[in-house]
Amino acid sequence: MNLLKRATFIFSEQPLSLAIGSFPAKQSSLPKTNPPATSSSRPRRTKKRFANMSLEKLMEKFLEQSMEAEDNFYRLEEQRLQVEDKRREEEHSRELQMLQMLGQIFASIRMPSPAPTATPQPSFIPQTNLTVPLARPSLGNRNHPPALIDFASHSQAAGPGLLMEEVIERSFSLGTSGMDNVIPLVRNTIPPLTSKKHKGQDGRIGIIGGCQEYTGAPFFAAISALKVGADLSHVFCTKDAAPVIKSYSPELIVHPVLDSPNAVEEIEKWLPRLHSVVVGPGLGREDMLLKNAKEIIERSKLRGIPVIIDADGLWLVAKEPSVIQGYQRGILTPNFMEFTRLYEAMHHEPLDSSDHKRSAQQLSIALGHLTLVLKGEEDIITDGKNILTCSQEGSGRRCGGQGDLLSGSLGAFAHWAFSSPSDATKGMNPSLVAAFGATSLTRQCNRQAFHKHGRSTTTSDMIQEINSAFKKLFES
Ligand SMILES: NC(=O)C1=CN([C@@H]2O[C@H](COP(=O)(O)OP(=O)(O)OC[C@H]3O[C@@H](n4cnc5c(N)ncnc54)[C@H](O)[C@@H]3O)[C@@H](O)[C@H]2O)[C@@H](O)CC1
Ligand SMILES: Nc1ncnc2c1ncn2[C@@H]1O[C@H](COP(=O)(O)OP(=O)(O)OP(=O)(O)O)[C@@H](O)[C@H]1O
Repeated sequence: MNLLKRATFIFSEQPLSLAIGSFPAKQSSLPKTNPPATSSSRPRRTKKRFANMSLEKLMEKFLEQSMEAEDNFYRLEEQRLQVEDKRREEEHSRELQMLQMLGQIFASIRMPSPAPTATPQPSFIPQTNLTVPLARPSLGNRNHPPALIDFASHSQAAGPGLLMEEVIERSFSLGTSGMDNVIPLVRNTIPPLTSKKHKGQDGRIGIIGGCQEYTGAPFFAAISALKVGADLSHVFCTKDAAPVIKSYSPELIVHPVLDSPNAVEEIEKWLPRLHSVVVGPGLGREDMLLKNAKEIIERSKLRGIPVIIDADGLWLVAKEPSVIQGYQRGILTPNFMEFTRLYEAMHHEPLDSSDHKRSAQQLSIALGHLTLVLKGEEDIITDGKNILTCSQEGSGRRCGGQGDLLSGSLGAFAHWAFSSPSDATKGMNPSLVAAFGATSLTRQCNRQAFHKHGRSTTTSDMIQEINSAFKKLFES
């Protein structure tokens, strides 16, 4: 707050005398003056100091200094936000731990306590190493791929505390009924709404996309992140898409920078303030836009920001898989066409579409155990080791933009999952939990919207359903 005040002071009260200790650069760029003897002599000196300057030069100087002050302001603001985020995240973890402890206390009151030996503790699925080798591992035989062997080797006997392996196996084999066991993990990651929060804490999400042809997709993604519960949604789009996207909603922050010559630097300035980025909705396939998107992905990776890639972002990944390969905070959300393209790019052979789960698992492994969400009649979510399926009932209506609702909301879920303590997800890969949350929500929105609008259902109708679908799935 102090930094903010100091910076505001610079803008509003002393634009031409930026003599604040923490901004040495500003001081050095000022014209040299003698130190003032008394305050009454100050106006005359100021006048003398700038007397020989033309108005144009004076303006130039002024602009130069205010830009510098602005840069410094943002730098300090970034530092402040980082400190604040860390503090809030710790607070959030403590709150979650308290809630879980309370849950356990209530459970032990309600349930007769079994003999100690019959109560296996929830086991943890080993997390994928952050530095996964990029070489394609051997995939084993068709009926028993290594990831399933790995899965089977961790299975234990049933107990009152649900084992992670059972959760996965159930949703793997029983579809909808098994989902009941993953939903509580999603719930554990959702930050509680409390009066202690400040704006931005529950998520600042960036969408990289939006060009002349596609303005709906980035809008759907950004507004979905917001409606799910993120506090701020930024869209980084091309110059001509910006006014259109802004006109859809005053709630979005829209940056017309994606096709500017210094797009990457412009967007990078915002990265420290973003909790996750969603790359691709309405991005288009122009080389220059793909190149900028690629660079943004690289820089987000350096900062450990969760990166969700959808739509045209997946076109980029099919051309240059290394851009995201092995990044454990990366999530890809392909539809079947996009999946086929990715699969064929990685495996150099046509996709065998008779076993989607196996193909999805193979692709995830080839991409360094990246989390994949293969959308379809049932959504297949895998990190190569584990497979979840989401078959929450939707509808037969497949209008454009539903995938954008999914990727935008996943931006928020991913931030929550990655900032939760590992016991919130019972050791499960946060990407899987986040993806499961987003796919269940999208399908539930589809179902509810279809109930009201039938064949006229559009993505805007689904977005209207986010609040009640969210409540039904995660808050009831
Ligand atoms: N209102 C908007 O601005 C929208 C823009 N969109 C954007 O449009 C761009 C191109 O996306 P597309 O998905 O069309 O591009 P793709 O080239 O990936 O898809 C090509 C075609 O594949 C078909 N397809 C999809 N799933 C299929 C399946 N399971 N089986 C067989 N065919 C299937 C679709 O009909 C689509 O026309 C992206 O940037 C995307 O974000 C879409 O998000 C839709 C809404
Ligand atoms: N056959 C289906 N039955 C039920 N739900 C489906 C079906 N196909 C897709 N979905 C759901 O619709 C959502 C969007 O998937 P879809 O395949 O439409 O994405 P997309 O083509 O990428 O969307 P977009 O039009 O935004 O580009 C996913 O959450 C998925 O669960």
